Amino acid sequence: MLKKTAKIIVDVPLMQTDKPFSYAIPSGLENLIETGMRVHVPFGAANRLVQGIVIDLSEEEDSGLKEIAELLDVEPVLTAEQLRLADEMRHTVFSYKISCLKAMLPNLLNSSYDKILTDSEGIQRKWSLLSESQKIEALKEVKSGHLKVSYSARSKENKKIEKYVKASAKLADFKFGKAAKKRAELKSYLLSQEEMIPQKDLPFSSAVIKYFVENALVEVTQKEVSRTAAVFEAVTPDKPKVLNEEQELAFNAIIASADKPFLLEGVTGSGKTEIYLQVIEHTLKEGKTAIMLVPEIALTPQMSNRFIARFGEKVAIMHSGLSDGEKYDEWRKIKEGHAQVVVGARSAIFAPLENIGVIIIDEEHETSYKQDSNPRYHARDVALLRAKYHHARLILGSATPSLESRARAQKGVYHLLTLKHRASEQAFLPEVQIVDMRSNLSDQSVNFSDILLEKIREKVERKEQVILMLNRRGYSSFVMCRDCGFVVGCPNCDISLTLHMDTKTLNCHYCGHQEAVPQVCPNCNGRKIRYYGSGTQKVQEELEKLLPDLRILRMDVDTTKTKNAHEKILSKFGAHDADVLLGTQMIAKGLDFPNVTLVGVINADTGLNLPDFRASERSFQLLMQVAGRAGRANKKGEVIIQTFNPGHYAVKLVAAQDYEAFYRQEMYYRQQLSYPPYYFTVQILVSHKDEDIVAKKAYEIASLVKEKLSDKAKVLGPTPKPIARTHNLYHYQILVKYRFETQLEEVLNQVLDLTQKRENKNLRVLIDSEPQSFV
Ligand SMILES: Nc1ncnc2c1ncn2[C@@H]1O[C@H](COP(=O)(O)OP(=O)(O)OP(=O)(O)O)[C@@H](O)[C@H]1O
Ligand SMILES: [Zn+2]
Ligand SMILES: [Zn+2]
Repeated sequence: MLKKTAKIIVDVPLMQTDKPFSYAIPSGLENLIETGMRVHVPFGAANRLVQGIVIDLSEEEDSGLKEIAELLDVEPVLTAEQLRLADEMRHTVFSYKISCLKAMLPNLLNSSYDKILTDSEGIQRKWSLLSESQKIEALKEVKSGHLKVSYSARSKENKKIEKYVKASAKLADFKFGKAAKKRAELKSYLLSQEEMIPQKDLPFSSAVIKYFVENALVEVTQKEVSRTAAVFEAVTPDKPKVLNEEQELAFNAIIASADKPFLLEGVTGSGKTEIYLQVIEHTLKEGKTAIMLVPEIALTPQMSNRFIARFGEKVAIMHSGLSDGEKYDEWRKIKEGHAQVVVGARSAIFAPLENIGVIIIDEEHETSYKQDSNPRYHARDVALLRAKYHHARLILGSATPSLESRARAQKGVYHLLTLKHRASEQAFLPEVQIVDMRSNLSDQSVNFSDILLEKIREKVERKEQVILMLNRRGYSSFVMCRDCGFVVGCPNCDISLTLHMDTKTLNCHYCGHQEAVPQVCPNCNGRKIRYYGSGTQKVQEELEKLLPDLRILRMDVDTTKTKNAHEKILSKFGAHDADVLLGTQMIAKGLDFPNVTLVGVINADTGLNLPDFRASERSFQLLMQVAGRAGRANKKGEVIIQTFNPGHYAVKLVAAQDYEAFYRQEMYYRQQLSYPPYYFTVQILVSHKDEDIVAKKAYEIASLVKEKLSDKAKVLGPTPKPIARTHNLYHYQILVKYRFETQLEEVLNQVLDLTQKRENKNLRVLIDSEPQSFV
């Protein structure tokens, strides 16, 4: 007898489960179950209940199939396009399909939160407390619109509650003593108000308000306020700017075709964002939707506000700062069609939009677009797949495109559009000066050259503002003994511990190990333990001594820990409450402050010599970005770069503000050394707690790969990783460089599968296609 069945990908990350399993659909659910819904199914010999996703429905001969235990959704949480996307991603992302599918869902749906059903009278029932037959009834009612579903994780602590007050009936006749002037004032204030007002907006001290509350002179109501609503209200609407000639050319080219992706290479401040805004507007007019990706770190309120100012309530914002509940709310808003423009960081590429007309990736060269945990996808690759499916335009924008993208544009795979000038008529690219720190050791300072100090003074006198960047890439403050040279290291990882001044501890950035700063050297018992490295805090202290009247705002991991701290610092700086914004790389991107006329880079060198073939590219990009913060409006901008490597081509070409020259030079090196974009790369990382085992397995894997690939492919390694041990595991890496290899996907899947052999139980294998970091 034929029975209705569902094909399900179960949440058990194994090679055998990378393809779907068939389950019988229990009677009653036949007409309710759809592809893209989540279910619970019994799995394995013990019939453990696991979550799964329905990817197909069919009819099969019933040969004792297991039955679906429970339907978890009342409507599909994944679209057909998303299911297909996971299949396509799987060719270059070597983690199991279920992890790709889960990456497309808000966290809330990947965990076991309870559902709440609300009927038209507001009566609520918990899903988990219903019987099977009640659940089926409930599902039908949801379908017909009589019941609404929500998730209980949006519990009180996730909601923002605000107190509102209003004069109580008692207040009018209440008499205050003569001395209580403020209380009398509050009384007349409250009596003059017709509406409830937020308690926090009352222009009175909390002591006065407390008295009113305790004596029931006010009625207090608690209201839930939507956090995002507050963001939206605070933004003043804005109209499109008249595009300049270069912008107009680029805009028209984009509008004219959607046949291949665009690379928009525009110098800093050239008005790329304005083009994005107008392309999105055009797309909305066509009745289509848009995804706008920006790097997490650049997703400042300044950036999101530009989109909200143009498109208002049509915008959904997705970034990591939101709670699971808030993320779910934004996802819901998109899914229900209330938002047509999604602005977000990497994972927003999976936004459940339909009818996508344009996908834009700003600062496309940013490494944060590649996820560095499973599934290791690159948002750019996912964007290509989604754009193709929707016949949508894809725009990659940057002042300093990745070599990969720029090379594709060279070959005609992408359309190349360039903006060579700054957008506003009075704005010009800044003048960059390089200071050789080897010969410029000032007698008054370790971190500042005389010329930088002089420039800071000059700008501040003119009431202009300064951005100072301390490059901390590949750099950490560590603790060393001056007598014996001992550096305190992590007991689990081969790496020195990083000093955290705020907690006065030494922390491991890999495994999280934390210990107190030692008073005496653990090695020689000497007392000359010294801190090395100049953190932003030390630089701030030094600058305060050198220029005592300076108002400095500091932005680094320590000052931006709390929610919205980032936002507060930037709005203070924008309001000219400070002369100097001193920070780490996090200040390099996206900021647009017209009054900033000087950018100083305190140390250009730290990232330059990392053992990574992209070290020069990354340094060049970062320095160009930060230089681009100066002189964006009608005041001339200057940049001072302090370096110990003044002759390095990346530094010199920043001074010349010449991306194209850098591209040519760097391409030459890449070709010489057979690196991307001339070759593709895949990294295989093997880890085990026993060093002998990991070495042996890594050699086995390398020879398996060599055997399957042509002799044109280059298999480098295995070698121990630069940081050979973390979390008490030893790591070996293999790098495959190749151009065309038909067997590659298959052999890599075979390697992925190795961990399932019983003998390899404690072996960890990670496969990273186009790895973005080698240190
Ligand atoms: N057509 C225009 N007319 C006048 N001003 C403009 C125009 N286009 C953009 N601007 C202004 O020029 C400044 C720089 O523009 P925008 O931020 O869009 O550049 P960008 O290329 O995205 O910058 P970056 O990549 O450096 O962050 C902004 O203050 C913007 O408002
Ligand atoms: Zn010592
Ligand atoms: Zn550690």
